[in-house]
Amino acid sequence: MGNISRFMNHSCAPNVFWQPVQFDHEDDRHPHIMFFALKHIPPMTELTYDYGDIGADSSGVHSPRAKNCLCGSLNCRGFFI
Ligand SMILES: C[S@@+](CC[C@H](N)C(=O)[O-])C[C@H]1O[C@@H](n2cnc3c(N)ncnc32)[C@H](O)[C@@H]1O
Repeated sequence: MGNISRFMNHSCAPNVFWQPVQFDHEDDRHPHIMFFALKHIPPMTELTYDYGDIGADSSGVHSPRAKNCLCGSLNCRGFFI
């Protein structure tokens, strides 16, 4: 089950981003999710994308769905959804 994105980890400094794209049919209710490079990606580099923000409420409490981020980037937010 799933598609190739199930193998892609989150990073707070990702090298790809996703975008809905209408492709090969006219039904805009069902776009394809396509991944695009944010920069040059050398061979054998892990592809990562930003899963989304931490989902904190106004008092800064994180969503119970938030997970600790281990991406290791300099600007790591510490959490992802
Ligand atoms: C879609 S899977 C990604 C592939 C998964 N790591 C694997 O080996 O199959 C998403 C899960 O990977 C883990 N994960 C992905 N990115 C992570 C990150 N930056 N820090 C910690 N765990 C991460 C989390 O457990 C998350 O729920």
